[in-house]
Amino acid sequence: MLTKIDHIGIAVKSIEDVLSFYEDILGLEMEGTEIVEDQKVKVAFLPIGESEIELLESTDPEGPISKYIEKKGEGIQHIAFRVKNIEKALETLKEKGVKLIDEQPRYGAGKAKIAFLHPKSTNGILIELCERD
Ligand SMILES: C[C@@H](C(=O)O)C(=O)SCCNC(=O)CCNC(=O)[C@H](O)C(C)(C)COP(=O)(O)OP(=O)(O)OC[C@H]1O[C@@H](n2cnc3c(N)ncnc32)[C@H](O)[C@@H]1OP(=O)(O)O
Ligand SMILES: [Co+2]
Repeated sequence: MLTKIDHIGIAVKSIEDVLSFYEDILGLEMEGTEIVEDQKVKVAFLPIGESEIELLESTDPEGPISKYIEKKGEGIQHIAFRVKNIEKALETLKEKGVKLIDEQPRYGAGKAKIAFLHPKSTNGILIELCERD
């Protein structure tokens, strides 16, 4: 069902402030940024091998990234697995008793179809499913 790690989502207070660490020190390159209104975030993607690092900066104090940083500080906020058919994956996981945050997919960065699984039913990790072309 899962085909690869699509990206790792990292909550940061400011993309601008951390970018030189990822680019100048780690040697990654930012592909671009995008605002995803639905998730109240600004996203920067840095490809690494077949996956990407997703830097997430909040655009709203009530958004999930603001809340996460408030409670836990900056750091890894979610891991995203690529799936071929997200509707089917959600149905299968629901049947197996996994608590879904999103019963139906939403649109994420790069127009991917995304959906989150609740950390309470995944041993404490926020998991995103992601289908893209
Ligand atoms: C742009 C897009 C893309 O890739 O295209 C993205 O990634 S957008 C990425 C940002 N979007 C999202 O995260 C959307 C999905 N997230 C959500 O719906 C929310 O953030 C929840 C995960 C439901 C958490 O909501 P909220 O903070 O209001 O709930 P809460 O504080 O009561 O948390 C419930 C329990 O989950 C834990 N918890 C909260 N956030 C967590 C996280 N990121 N990883 C692991 N555990 C987490 C809390 O510590 C708490 O556990 P205890 O009860 O033990 O204390
Ligand atoms: Co993500």
